[in-house]
Amino acid sequence: MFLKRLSLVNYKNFDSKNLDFDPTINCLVGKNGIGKTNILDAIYHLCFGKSYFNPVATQNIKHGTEFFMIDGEFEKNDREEKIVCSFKKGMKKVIKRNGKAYDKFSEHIGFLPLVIISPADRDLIVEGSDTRRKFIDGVISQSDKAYLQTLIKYTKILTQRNSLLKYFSVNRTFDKDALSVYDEQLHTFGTEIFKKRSQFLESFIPIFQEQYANISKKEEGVLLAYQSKLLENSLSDLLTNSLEKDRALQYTSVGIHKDDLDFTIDGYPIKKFGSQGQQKSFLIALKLAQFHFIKEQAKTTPILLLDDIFDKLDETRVAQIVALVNNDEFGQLFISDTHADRTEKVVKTINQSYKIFNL
Ligand SMILES: Nc1ncnc2c1ncn2[C@@H]1O[C@H](COP(=O)(O)OP(=O)(O)OP(=O)(O)O)[C@@H](O)[C@H]1O
Repeated sequence: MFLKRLSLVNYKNFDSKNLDFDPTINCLVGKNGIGKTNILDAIYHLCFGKSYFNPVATQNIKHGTEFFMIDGEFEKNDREEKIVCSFKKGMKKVIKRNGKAYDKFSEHIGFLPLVIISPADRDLIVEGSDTRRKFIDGVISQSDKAYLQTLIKYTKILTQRNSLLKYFSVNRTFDKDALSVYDEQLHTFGTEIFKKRSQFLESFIPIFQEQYANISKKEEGVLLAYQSKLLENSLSDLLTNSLEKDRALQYTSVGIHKDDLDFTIDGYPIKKFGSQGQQKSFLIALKLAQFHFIKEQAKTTPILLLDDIFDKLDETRVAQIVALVNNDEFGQLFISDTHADRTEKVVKTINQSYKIFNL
């Protein structure tokens, strides 16, 4: 699968831009702030229906204009797929595949698998658990449509349960039966999600370990582990046991919406004890593992976006990625960099076709 053509109208800093891509390697070069990352983000937008960097749709519209449009022509399984994503202030965002608008964006997720490696991935280490849950959910959803639907249902019931807890508190009332209707549904959907996350991590963790060992030739022991209260108790028991606490807090304090991933190095949290280089290697291993997992599950090679790769990676890691490209492990690759010479030098060593775009 690859992206042949991209057209932008009023997307971030571009008023109008048309690009014809190489099926293998595309390098976007130019000075800081020229819009290299914005082009990668537009490609991400076509595959996921939202920006990777700024989820506020109105802020993706070029300043002083009223709408944006991203138009991409992909080739998948020898068929042309035209995806158009448009958004006008005050309206709903629309995604069309070959002229037909999706009712639900979730139906589009996974159709065009894509993985991005960017400096913003650091959030996975430094930010709260929701960032890591989104990562797991994102990887599973790209190859399991039912998972995303269950997650949507769980989130809906959770919101309703929280509203009910708030209502009880404001009106100084309580109705155990009304709450138990939600508890049952949370248990059903939550247990399904927990099982899929557990299964996913069972196969994902060894891939991650292998990627980390490839990138960093060091001996350090990095670990990725699933953290969930459902590992010890059923969700219905957890909900029953935390009833008083939830009533006091006016929200649901237990469930798969509290799951997390532990990132450790030699037994200590990587956030506090990992060097910058170790943290970078960890994140790249995580993203390359995502790439391999999706490739295996979806039976399609994802598009890979490498944002600011050379600033982020040292020579060994760049060499490692280049070796992978030569091994035909990758499909289409997009690389952004500020230095045209540096990029050209690297891609010339690869025996693959490439195109350089000077922005
Ligand atoms: N909604 C918007 N309207 C107009 N310009 C925008 C909008 N959103 C972002 N920009 C502009 O886009 C530019 C950033 O583009 P981008 O992040 O793609 O740069 P880059 O080429 O990747 O830079 P760097 O090399 O520093 O990473 C900034 O100048 C920013 O002001």
